[in-house]
Amino acid sequence: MKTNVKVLDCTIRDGGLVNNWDFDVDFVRDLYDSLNAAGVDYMEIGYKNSPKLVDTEGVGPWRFCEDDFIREVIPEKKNTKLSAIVDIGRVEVDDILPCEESSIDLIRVACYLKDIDKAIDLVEAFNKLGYETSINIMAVSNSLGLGLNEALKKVNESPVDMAYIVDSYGSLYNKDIQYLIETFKKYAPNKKLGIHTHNNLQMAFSNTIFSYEQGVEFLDTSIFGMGRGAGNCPTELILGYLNSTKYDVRPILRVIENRLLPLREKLEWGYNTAYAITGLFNEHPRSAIAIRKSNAKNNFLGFYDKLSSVETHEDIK
Ligand SMILES: C[C@H](O)CC(=O)C(=O)O
Repeated sequence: MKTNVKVLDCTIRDGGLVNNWDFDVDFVRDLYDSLNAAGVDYMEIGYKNSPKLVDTEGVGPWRFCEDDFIREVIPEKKNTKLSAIVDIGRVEVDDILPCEESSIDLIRVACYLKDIDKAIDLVEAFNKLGYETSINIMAVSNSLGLGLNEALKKVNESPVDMAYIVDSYGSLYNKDIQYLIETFKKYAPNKKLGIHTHNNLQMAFSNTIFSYEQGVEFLDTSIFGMGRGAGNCPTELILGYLNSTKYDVRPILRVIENRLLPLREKLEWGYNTAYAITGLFNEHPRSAIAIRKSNAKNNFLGFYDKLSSVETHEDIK
């Protein structure tokens, strides 16, 4: 195994997009203890958005990750570090405590390419507060070309620690990942790279291990693949692939049995033809998620035809 690799489990954060972050405290504690026992490097415990800037109705506490609350949930941090993500325009920098007063070690800034300057401003603020930082360029499959190169040059000049390739739509193949890694390495050579994949085309695991083999150091995963739509690269598969004494898959298998399987009986995530269709069209999975919640949940051909027709496409986006 390459010694610099880090596994970052984002079950609570990306899985929260499936259940509105409605995980109980025991569930999250058990996940933390299991990830720690498995040797996983980071657990992403949620979003650190401001309740003043997002709708709080029916949304669990992992959407906000308030410091006092996180300290109550995990009073004793072990080896596994904690991360939280923020969205542009949904975080109040003045509410973020200095890192030494918080349980969070890493703040990741999620942004679309157009907001790269705002992301860098946030990173500068969090860096001054003592956090590790990353910039996660979402929907990168829609952002190839000169704009990406220019953005990466700015990222390279910024104090950010990691630059992440984020396949939000799950529409990338190994050859696309190869191109992106080369581009990120060319224009942001000073930064560590990370990869976050979705499984719409059944490529999440393949693209993650491909990235690892190409020198990407931060690998995002989630237990049992729990994440929005088709879900993410399963933590258990990556630990198996890395096959190192540093990691132990057994605690993850236990938590799948005890925690994830009961949840999967109530909620849907993971590969499904509807998500494959948005992946094929390189689109956000929201229309597929809506279809899966409707009476037409298995009308895949109708959904495909709608997405491929100019007349009907816009109304379901
Ligand atoms: C920045 C995050 O990785 C957001 C996310 O999960 C996405 O797929 O986009």
